[in-house]
Amino acid sequence: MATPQQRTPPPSVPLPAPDPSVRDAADVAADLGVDPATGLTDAEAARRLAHDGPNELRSRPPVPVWRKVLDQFRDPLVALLLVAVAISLVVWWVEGAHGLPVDAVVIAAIVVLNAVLGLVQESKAESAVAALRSMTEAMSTVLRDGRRVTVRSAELVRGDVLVLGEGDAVGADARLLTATALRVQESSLTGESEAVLKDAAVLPAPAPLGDRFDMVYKGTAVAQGVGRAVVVATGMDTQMGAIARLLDSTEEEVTPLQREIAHVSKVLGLTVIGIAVVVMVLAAVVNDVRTPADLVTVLLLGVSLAVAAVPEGLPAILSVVLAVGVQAMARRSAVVKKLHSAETLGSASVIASDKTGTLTKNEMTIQRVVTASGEVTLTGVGYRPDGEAVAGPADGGGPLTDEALTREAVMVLGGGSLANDAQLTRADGEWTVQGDPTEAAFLVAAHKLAGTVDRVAGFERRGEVPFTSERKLMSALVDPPGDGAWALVTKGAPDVLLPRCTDVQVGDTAVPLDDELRAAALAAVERLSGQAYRTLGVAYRRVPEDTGPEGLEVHESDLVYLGVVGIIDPPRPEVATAVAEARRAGIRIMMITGDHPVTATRIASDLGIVEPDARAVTGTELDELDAAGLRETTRGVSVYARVAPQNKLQIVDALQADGHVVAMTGDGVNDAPALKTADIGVAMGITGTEVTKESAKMILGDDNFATIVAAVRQGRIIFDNIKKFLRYLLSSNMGEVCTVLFGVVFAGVLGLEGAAGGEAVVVPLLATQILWINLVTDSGPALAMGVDPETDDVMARPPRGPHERIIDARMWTGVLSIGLVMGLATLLTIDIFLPGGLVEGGDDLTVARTAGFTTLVLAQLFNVLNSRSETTSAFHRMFAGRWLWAAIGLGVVLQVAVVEVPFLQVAFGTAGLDLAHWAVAVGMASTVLWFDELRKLVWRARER
Ligand SMILES: Nc1ncnc2c1ncn2[C@@H]1O[C@H](COP(=O)(O)OP(=O)(O)OP(=O)(O)O)[C@@H](O)[C@H]1O
Repeated sequence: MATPQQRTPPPSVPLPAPDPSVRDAADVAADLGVDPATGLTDAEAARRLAHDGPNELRSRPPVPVWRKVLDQFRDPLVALLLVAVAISLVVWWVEGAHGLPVDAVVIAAIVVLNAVLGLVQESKAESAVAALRSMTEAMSTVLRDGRRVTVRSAELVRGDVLVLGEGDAVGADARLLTATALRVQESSLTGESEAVLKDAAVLPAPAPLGDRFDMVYKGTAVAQGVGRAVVVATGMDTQMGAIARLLDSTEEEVTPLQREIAHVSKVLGLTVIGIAVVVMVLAAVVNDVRTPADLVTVLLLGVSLAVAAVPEGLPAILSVVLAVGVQAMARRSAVVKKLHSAETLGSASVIASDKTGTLTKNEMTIQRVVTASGEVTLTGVGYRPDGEAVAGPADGGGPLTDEALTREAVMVLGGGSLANDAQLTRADGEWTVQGDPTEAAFLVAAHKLAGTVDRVAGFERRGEVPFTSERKLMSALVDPPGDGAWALVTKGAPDVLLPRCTDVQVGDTAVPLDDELRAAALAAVERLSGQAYRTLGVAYRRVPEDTGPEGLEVHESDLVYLGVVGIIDPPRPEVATAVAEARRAGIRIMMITGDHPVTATRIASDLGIVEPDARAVTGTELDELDAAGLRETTRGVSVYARVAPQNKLQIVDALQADGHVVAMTGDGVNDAPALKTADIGVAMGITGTEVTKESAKMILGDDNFATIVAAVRQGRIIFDNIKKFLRYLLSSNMGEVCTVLFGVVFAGVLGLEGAAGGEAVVVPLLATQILWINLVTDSGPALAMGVDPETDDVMARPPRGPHERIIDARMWTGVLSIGLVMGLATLLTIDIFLPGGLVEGGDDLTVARTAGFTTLVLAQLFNVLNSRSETTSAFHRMFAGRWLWAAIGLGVVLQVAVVEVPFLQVAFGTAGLDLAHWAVAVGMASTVLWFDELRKLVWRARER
């Protein structure tokens, strides 16, 4: 254990008196009213949960609804609008309060409607995030009613008996009842980086947090060993709770994209307010404003312009789109924990994947056993122990008659079944396995070779050295039936095991493992690996009967080598396609595995990750490289074998130093640092430990590599969709600004002034109309674009650079040009229908303005089609997005209503249009589409 002075003293919560760390564990359990052997009953646990509340860290109360409502009005532009409404009401009052203050009422209604929409969007995003959170919730194993059950950690209560194992996250503060070689990683709490050894004995005197060896704390993780502990504190009463209270660390996450959008909105807001002021001054001068009522009209126009031209809805729509996209990923088994990772996924340039279980099925079958006397082949696949042992291909095949070979093979498979923690059971004719698939393979194989199961029957396990990915070995101390000497049986990676062997089993005797025999053993391993077999060696030695279970590692030497098995682990069928798709998308795939280099290369080349003659680099080779060497190696090599978890971290660092955005998978406890460092740490949902799931940014529900590639595609689609609605919203807003600005500046030229039939102030569009446009065209289609199906083939282009801006120069050019075309089309339409305009005779100002207003709305709806791609024609897969068409349809219906329904005519200052007006409006509006098609055509031609 580290010395206490190395750490910064953590904030301590007074433990419930009396302090459980200085009391006997049995007494603590008794005080908490629990029997350590059976745990709480379900009913009692439920009662305590209801009383104490969930085991969660929440330092801030939830935001009440009224605050959320008020927040909707906190937007300065909305406030501006409300002030304008108030002024217009005052003027209306001062001037004698004739009739209804139509403008004020309509604008106020629109503001309220906007706030409601904002609230709905926000709650949609929030519930999506909450749904995700529940999918990635931490779990704990506890005893309830005498049974081991897995519960959500949030449901832990005081008195619960925690069952702790390697890789578990400790769910609550608890006093240890038992501990076997238990080491806990407490750095999150104490800053101590080494895992701390724990013990269930009583602490002699009160000690600082980091030295309380008999306690485990919420937020820490089991690095090794097993234990049980009784929960003494949950939720905010835990040590983590104390820290959470201090830090108030429930800050809401803002993604870089959201930050950029917020920034754009702000800049745009300021610019537009500037423009609005200019427009107001101009309108006042041009129209020679005299009365307060005229002044209000101008004021409302300016303010509405400002409000309409700024895409205030943008941040809200963005979070909805991200949340919805992330939910779509989750439906396909890729659970992203933070919205931000959905963005990052789209720019992943390297996917570094484990082999076993992710690229392969993790369904292990032993097919070959090679010993000193020859080779045995086992038939059958999967976990059904149907199959038989025949002489292997190296022996020419045929029935297994060689006695020495049979005896050796029985010892290999028998040894592998003893150094084993898996279980093979049969119920209702169905065979099921539990535990490590590699170990299960031995149990299945033992049934196929006659005599093996009987040979190991009655052996008792006396101790164990567990398997770790660093050691690549596992041993069991066994006591044979009768008085036979005890033995240590070891199995593991042959290249690690063989150097520990001094003898080799031949028939009934052990003979010295001379150079020739050693070379033959190694050659067998190489040969099997070259055939894509996962290889595992088995060895043993006799040990004295009184050997204790502690410190068994020292006996893992001077072993007698029995032989090696070749295990097939078939590649997942969908992986080769996913690899090809990822490569097409400019993403490099790397395999990082604990397996043998030859096996790894063979499987990697079968899956299309590398060429058959590619080189694999081992963990040992990586350890010898400096930073520059590592970067050089990671540039050229895609298969890493016999790696230890720390090698994964080296690889991530080297790739990131080269500017890569790295997605990396992991399942073991020791993978956590690499997963944390990777841009997208990917944890295995089925085989992964709680700790890896906590450090990961994405959890794979099906442990499948193909799911990562699918998630990358989804990430790219989300990003594309965000670009779509940005392009749409910004160009639409630009269209509004151009219309009003040029309409006021060129009022004389357009004939607007001359047409002022009764109106003192002549503006191209009314304030209420501008707000209507904002409402009709903004949210609906923008939201629909957020869930649009893929328009361009997102996997046909290289990954987006991590620093690439979402609104780049090309987007701005598009936005400005389309806005300009939109404005011109609108003003031209007004001009056509004004008296003295292009059409002989002309209509009155209200009709002309209504036609212009309609043109602008329709132009924006046409622009929906443009915005689906920056380069691809709008006619490509035009009808793919049904939500888009629904939004467009709704927009048209609403526009017809606002033009034709009498009471809306009053509210929005419109007049009914005839067919000619509609035809002109549609024609004019469509120029936006033709213009953009032309632009895309030119772009594509240049590109070619
Ligand atoms: N339960 C086990 N007991 C003994 N040795 C094992 C056991 N499991 C695996 N090994 C040996 O250790 C090696 C490394 O295994 P490890 O689990 O670290 O990686 P892996 O599963 O092959 O690959 P990946 O990192 O892609 O999941 C294996 O090739 C095998 O030889």
